[in-house]
Amino acid sequence: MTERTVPATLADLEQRAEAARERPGYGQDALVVCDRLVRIFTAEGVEVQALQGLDLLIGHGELTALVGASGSGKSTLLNILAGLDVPTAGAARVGGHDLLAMDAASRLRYRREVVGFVRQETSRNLLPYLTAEQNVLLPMQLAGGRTRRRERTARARELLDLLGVGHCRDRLPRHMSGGEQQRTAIAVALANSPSLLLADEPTGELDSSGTEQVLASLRTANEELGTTVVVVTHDAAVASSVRRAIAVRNGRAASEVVLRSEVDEHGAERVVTQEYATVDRAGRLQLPRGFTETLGIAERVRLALRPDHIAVHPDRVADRPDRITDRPDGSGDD
Ligand SMILES: Nc1ncnc2c1ncn2[C@@H]1O[C@H](COP(=O)(O)OP(=O)(O)OP(=O)(O)O)[C@@H](O)[C@H]1O
Repeated sequence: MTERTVPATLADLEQRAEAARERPGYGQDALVVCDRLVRIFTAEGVEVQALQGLDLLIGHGELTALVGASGSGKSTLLNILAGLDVPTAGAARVGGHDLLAMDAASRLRYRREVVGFVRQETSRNLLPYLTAEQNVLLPMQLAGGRTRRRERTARARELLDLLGVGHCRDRLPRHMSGGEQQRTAIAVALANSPSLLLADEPTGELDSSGTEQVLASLRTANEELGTTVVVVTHDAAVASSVRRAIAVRNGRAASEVVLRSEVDEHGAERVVTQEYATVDRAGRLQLPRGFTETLGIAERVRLALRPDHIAVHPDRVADRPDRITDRPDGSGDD
């Protein structure tokens, strides 16, 4: 690699990042737009910053998992997207609905018509004294509208069949397995054809076969009904089976893993995993913990801008005369 004069300094790059941040139209094609989202909770005089300027775009028709350590802010984000909680600052939009600006009536309509929500606790998703079919009918009845009773019943049955729980139609929740209850809960969440289906640890109380079934139902909702799905999960089986898994760390979207299909030279299709670190709108990048731990990176790193990449060096390397990694020609950078 030959040395090249790189005109941009870090100050230049910061300026460019600032300009990009102010560019109009951020996420204009996305279904979910979170822009520097902040949520601060105050409990007994102590402030907890659950979301610390989170940027996130989710396109129409995606099936995305949110993963991350306990307390990283996943449920806080999901509750905001569900219209159950309001951010402290920043912007959040779903399908053009501004989640900070809605009044009580439009918030209720949003929760009934634009999003569907499935909780971890099977017992909180369904009314125990209604059958599966009655549970699915309820949100349609609450939304009102002109749909006739016969059509509503047909839709409820169609959804239960599609999600593989048609046989539970006349059963009360206590006569269903955990997996059947969660699949019925997904049918309830889909009853009013929401654009966005949110599921917070939907497999948390299930065994592996229940998990498989719920995962299959989320995929069906995504692929056959075209619903955009966001699922919070601790379950590696769930996270590794979706196309896009976003890691939330300290209240920010830190990195993501994307699965995509590739066709090799023999025409065979294979799934390739690619890991990305998220660069937020202010140009901030969180390095994956595994990387920083491996290289013993603690407080700061040394950066070098190269023609087609940025080299990030552990600070201590600069002090070691026996390991010169930042050669003028950039050959020691990677
Ligand atoms: N209502 C609240 N009042 C005070 N603090 C809260 C409240 N809700 C969440 N928090 C705090 O905000 C932070 C993020 O919580 P959140 O539930 O979003 O994390 P999470 O990633 O979903 O965790 P888990 O995987 O354990 O559910 C935590 O420190 C939590 O204690």
